[in-house]
Order: sequence, then structure tokens, then C-alpha cells
Amino acid sequence: MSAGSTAPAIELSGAALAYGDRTLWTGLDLTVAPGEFLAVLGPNGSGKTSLLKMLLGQVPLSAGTARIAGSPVRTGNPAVGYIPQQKTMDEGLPLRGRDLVGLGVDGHRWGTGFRGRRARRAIVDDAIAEVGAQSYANAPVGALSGGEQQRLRVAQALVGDPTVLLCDEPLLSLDLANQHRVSDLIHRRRLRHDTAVLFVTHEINPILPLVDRVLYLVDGRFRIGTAAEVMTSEVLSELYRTEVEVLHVRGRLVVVGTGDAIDALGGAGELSTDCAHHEDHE
Ligand SMILES: Nc1ncnc2c1ncn2[C@@H]1O[C@H](COP(=O)(O)OP(=O)(O)OP(=O)(O)O)[C@@H](O)[C@H]1O
Repeated sequence: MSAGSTAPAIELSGAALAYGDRTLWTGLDLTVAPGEFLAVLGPNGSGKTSLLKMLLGQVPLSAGTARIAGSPVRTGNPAVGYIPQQKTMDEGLPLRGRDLVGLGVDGHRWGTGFRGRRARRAIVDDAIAEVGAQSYANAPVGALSGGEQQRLRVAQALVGDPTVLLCDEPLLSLDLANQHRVSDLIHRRRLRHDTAVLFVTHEINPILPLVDRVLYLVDGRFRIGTAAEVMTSEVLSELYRTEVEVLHVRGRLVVVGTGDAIDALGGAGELSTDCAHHEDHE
């Protein structure tokens, strides 16, 4: 049960997550407002995906509490939409685009009778239209491009009308045009429906104009704040415990010296930061 529309989308209090003896992070207090866009950054293994899994109810906290829309975290919560890390789907997969989207529908809410099936079909159609995937919704998913598959995954995550959208590197392996499309879809969703977004990424530049705050995790340490507050040489040097430099190059952030994949920010080519204003013309 939701505690009402005024409840924060996500509330973590004294949250810690450990696998056996290994604590990934501890003492995490975080309140995410409805409609807020939070980027979750950090090197490989810092616990970004585990944070999403905890919010999905798949991994328990080792300390503290976590609430979504006022209710304790649990599996199968229809208030949560999830875009998993992109994996290319098998060409032989006997699943059409619309079937994939339909997997995101909460069957209990609509029932199995004729009316339920019709209502279900209508919301699947709406979700497909929302991501502009009508022209390939009936094609087998394995025959679609990575960008088309990812748009359908966004539709699948949105079809249940979630309060919170958890995105695990949703732009990975997409070209620049599809990075714009997918981040625009997510951005528009939160503007129109006040859906809170947790967006795990190694590259902040494609979403920099959309981000309200950043949670940056490094080896159990973390900082939360606006990108301007967190993405500084001083803060990142403190988190990484080594000298890190954050450069501003033509509207992009280039991070040098972390020794991990986040340095790819500096070598990712001409990623512009105008996706907030980019319109999808398809
Ligand atoms: N079920 C599990 N049992 C034990 N250890 C796990 C489990 N799941 C993840 N880990 C470990 O916890 C650490 C954090 O993993 P996680 O996937 O959350 O990191 P991440 O920040 O998302 O990394 P990446 O950027 O590489 O995706 C890793 O060292 C991983 O091996």
C-alpha cells in the first residue's frame, strides 16, 4: 500500500549492503523525490547494480531500511519498473516485441477474462506508442536492432505505470542517436508522470542535462549531491583516494586518473549534452 502521493519515491535510512563478510556500502541515507532523476556512478564492483537489486527486493539490506513510495521494499512491487543491463536477444527467440512489453504487465491487476485481456492489450499498445515502437512491435525481438530492443525494454518497464524506474546502464552499446532517444523517453516519462529515476551509468555526459543529483560510490565510500557538487577534482580525489582530475571540455565532463572504466568518459568521442532538448522525430 502506498502511503500517499506525498511519500518520497525512495527512502533509504542507515542502509548497508553486504555479501558475506564484504560490505559494499554502509550508512546510506537517501531520499529520492517523485520525478527526481538520480544518476548512480562508480567504478566496477562498487555496488551500483546491487543497489538496484536491493530496491527490487532481490537482495536484502544487511542494516537499515528501504522504502518505495512509503512501503517496505519487496519483490514483484508494481510501483517499480526496471530496465536491466542490455543483452542482445537471441535471434531465434520466439517472442514478438509486444510480448516482451506484455511481460511487464501486472496480470493480477487486469484479470484473465475477455475484458482483462482487452484492457491489457490497450495498455501494452499505449506503452509501445509511448516509446514510438509501433512499426516493429509485431516483429520477433531477436530480429530487431539493439536500439529497437532497448526501446521495447523501456516500454516493458513503463507499462505497469511505476512510481520508480530503475535503469541499469540502459545506454550501454547504443549509438549516439539511440542514447538520445532512450534517455529522452526516460526523461519525458518523469516529467509527465513524476516517475523517479535511478540511472546507473558509467557515462554521465549523455544524461548530464537531465540529472538532478548524483550518487557516486567508490569502494564503500559515497557522495550525494548535484553533479556540480560531486563531479569535482576534490570530491572524486577524496572518494578514489588518489589524485583525480575533472576537466570541463565543451560542456562535457572528462574524468582523468581513476584508473577504471569511468575514464572512458574522456575517450568516448563527441558525446554532446543536448539530449534534454533533443526531440524524437520518428
Ligand atoms: N550475489 C552475490 N553474491 C556475492 N557477491 C556478489 C553478488 N552479486 C554481486 N556481488 C559482488 O558485489 C560487488 C558489487 O557488484 P555490483 O554488480 O553491484 O557492482 P557494480 O557497481 O554494478 O559493478 P559494474 O559497474 O561492474 O556493473 C562485486 O564485487 C560483485 O562481484
